[in-house]
Parts: sequence; C-alpha cells; structure tokens
Amino acid sequence: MSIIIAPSILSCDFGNLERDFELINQSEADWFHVDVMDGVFVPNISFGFPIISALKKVAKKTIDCHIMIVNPDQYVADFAKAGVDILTVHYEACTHLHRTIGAIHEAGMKAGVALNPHTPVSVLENVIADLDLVLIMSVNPGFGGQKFIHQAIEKVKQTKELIAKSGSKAIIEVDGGVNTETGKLLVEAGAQALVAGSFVFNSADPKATISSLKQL
Ligand SMILES: O=C(CO)[C@H](O)[C@H](O)COP(=O)(O)O
Ligand SMILES: [Fe+2]
Repeated sequence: MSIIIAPSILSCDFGNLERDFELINQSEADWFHVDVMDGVFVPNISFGFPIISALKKVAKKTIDCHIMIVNPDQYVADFAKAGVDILTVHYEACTHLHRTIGAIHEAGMKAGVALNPHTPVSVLENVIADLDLVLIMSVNPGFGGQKFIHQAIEKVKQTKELIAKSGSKAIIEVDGGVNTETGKLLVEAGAQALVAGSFVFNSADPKATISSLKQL
C-alpha cells in the first residue's frame, strides 16, 4: 500500500486558502491535515471551526484534524459538525483518554492520539486496540517549519510493535519536519501516513513536492 500524504494547511497562504485547498484537491495528497491550536496547550493560536467548515465545502479528501487544545472533550461534537473525518487529540491534554476516544467514535469520527516528543509510546498500551491512528510528533507541537527530532524514528518502530502485539488496526502517522529525507527513514521504520507543511508549501512546485513524498 502506498504512503498516505497529508499536507498541513497551517503552511497555506491564508490570503489564498481557496487556491491552496484546490491545489491539495488536484494533487496526489490523500488527506488535508488541519492543525487547531488554542494558545494554551501550545504557545500559538491557529484557527477554528469556520475554517474547517469552509474547507469541508470544497474538500475532495479526508479531513485529518490534529487538535492541540486543552479540554478536547468539550469540542468533540463541534469538530464532527464541522466535517472532520479523523480527530486526533493529544495524550498530554486528556485526563480520561479512554472516555475521549469513545466520545470521538460516538460522534461518528475516527479517533487518533498524538504523542509529544517526550511522551513514551508505552502510555498507549491500554487504548491501542480502540485507536484508528497514532500520531508521533517529530517536533514539539505549536509551529510549522521546525527541525525534525530523530528520536521519532525509534518511536515509530515501537508503535509498530505495540500495534502488532495488540492486533490493533491503527495507522501510524508522523508530523513535523517531514521532507523526502526524513520521510524515507520514517517509511522504512513503519510510518504509513506523513504530514508535511513547510516542505510542501515553501517549495516552488507544491504539487510536485507532494508527488515526491507519495513515491517514498
Ligand atoms: O502539528 C503541527 C505543528 O504543531 C504541524 O502539522 C507540523 O508542524 C507541520 O509543519 P512542518 O511540516 O512545517 O513541520
Ligand atoms: Fe499537525
């Protein structure tokens, strides 16, 4: 199976969102990666429901939403209403993670859990069977364009082992500092989905850059 490519709309030109959404529609990308930041869980504020609803109207691909917010349970229903297909919460932001995963499924979405660079994969042992996706952060969340943290490669291998042991069908996605070089190492380690923001949108030909990742 080919690798899933999820361009992050955080790196789009916000004055030309419609153009950049259409670029992703027309490319070999598989998902739209949507980064929601609240200025509390992470030291940055991105965007919220109006942008996701606007994207939903034109998106021809899966909406993969990565929420970097405190109290995610409070907003699960709103993300479903806005049209999110996969909702990924942070392990570090959830007091009752099992309950949150259940609420995401009840709202009709697939459920993912993201791990910050400092969080060990083993914390997912008791929920892995219920997950559709594990998101390994290869930067500290909050900003696009940061340097890849190489420890993520080992964490992908550990996640692959945990998934195999539990019989879970979860997909392994990696987010932060992904380019063709780091992407190749991640795919070799077992990553099935790659998020890429600045590498795609800062390139001269974003569609060709998406294709180069798709070929990994
Ligand atoms: O979740 C994120 C940041 O918290 C983004 O998805 C990620 O940083 C993508 O940007 P880049 O590919 O430029 O690193
Ligand atoms: Fe993200």
